[in-house]
Amino acid sequence: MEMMEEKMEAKITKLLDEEQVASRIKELAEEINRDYASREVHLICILKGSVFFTTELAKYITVPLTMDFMSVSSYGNGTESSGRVRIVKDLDEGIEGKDVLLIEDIIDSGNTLSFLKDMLWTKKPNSLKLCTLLDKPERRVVEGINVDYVGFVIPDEFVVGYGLDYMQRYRNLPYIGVVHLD
Ligand SMILES: O=P(O)(O)OC[C@H]1O[C@H](OP(=O)(O)OP(=O)(O)O)[C@H](O)[C@@H]1O
Ligand code: HPA
Ligand SMILES: [Mg+2]
Repeated sequence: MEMMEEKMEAKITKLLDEEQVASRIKELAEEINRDYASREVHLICILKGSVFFTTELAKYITVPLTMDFMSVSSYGNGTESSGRVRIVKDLDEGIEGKDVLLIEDIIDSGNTLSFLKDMLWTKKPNSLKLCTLLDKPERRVVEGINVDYVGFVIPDEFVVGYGLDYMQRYRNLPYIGVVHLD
């Protein structure tokens, strides 16, 4: 019984607190407002991880905005990308001619963003920009992905909270924490 509980509750230490995350997201929104002035932005939120970031960011975007949601998965229950990006839920609407801003919680190996970027360009948007709350460059497998908006560059640690999970847990933490697995 005790053993099981220990397994369920991993040790988590804080990397970025609520305040840091909130104020950085406001800064990113201001940058986006400047860049998209006099245009309409079409946000694509990549579920499940980027749901908290997308909703917080969208609150501070002042240019006309529409939203769609797509769900992809490649991690399963582990901490390493399987390299195979599976579409769990596709977009509801087409993006042809739209100014698309793809919102991710994290770019790690780069497999997910690389797959999504190539897939979305085939649908002929007017423009496509990438935005991520976290960037973990040390783990990159797919090189050369240019991310237009980055919240924080983080070290090579498996992180949770603010939408990010470990085995589907901890998405609801209001801060970004590091999971210590041993
Ligand atoms: O750069 P990468 O190595 O591809 O990692 C980043 C992706 O992995 C996570 O999604 P996951 O597949 O765990 O699905 P989830 O968002 O539903 O948790 C995360 O939300 C990103 O989408
Ligand atoms: N944490 C949670 N999910 C992830 C991570 C991470 O560090 N990297 C890619 N998906
Ligand atoms: Mg995940």
